[in-house]
Amino acid sequence: PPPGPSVGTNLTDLSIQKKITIRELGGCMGPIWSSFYGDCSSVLFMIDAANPTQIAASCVQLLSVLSAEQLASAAVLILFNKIDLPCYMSLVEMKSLFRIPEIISCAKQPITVVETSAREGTGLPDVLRWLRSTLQDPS
Ligand SMILES: Nc1nc2c(ncn2[C@@H]2O[C@H](COP(=O)(O)OP(=O)(O)OP(=O)(O)O)[C@@H](O)[C@H]2O)c(=O)[nH]1
Ligand SMILES: [Mg+2]
Repeated sequence: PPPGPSVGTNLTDLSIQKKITIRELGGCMGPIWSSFYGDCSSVLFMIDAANPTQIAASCVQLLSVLSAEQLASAAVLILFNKIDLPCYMSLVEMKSLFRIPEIISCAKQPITVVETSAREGTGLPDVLRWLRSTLQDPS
């Protein structure tokens, strides 16, 4: 897809053991995310680790995802993306800014965290491994 804010929603099919459909929802679509919760078994929540100005907003959105009744049994993967950029915030910084340990201990869902670069493919094997294991072990 072209650069710039993701508007609308993109569907991508992947074959990992079975066919799964990934629906991409842009950050600016936050107000209508919940209309897609009904048929969602796993959540990949991507955060721009190179953009400190969005942390507070991302954190609020993450908490609203985790508190949604329809996603109570969904597996959750948090991706800190853009770690190829020199200005990215390290996982240690991000974890403390996001209060990740508190979020994980309060959430109903199993939460995994991974650092990625969508540009360079860093972390992609971890994401695929997570997808495979959540498919095998649907909660
Ligand atoms: N350097 C770098 N650039 C990336 C990476 N992932 C995406 N981008 C670029 O970031 C730009 C903006 O894309 P997004 O990060 O998806 O930003 P966005 O679409 O505004 O965010 P949403 O609306 O929430 O989807 C695009 O030009 C992407 O190519 C990455 O891992 N590293
Ligand atoms: Mg986008």
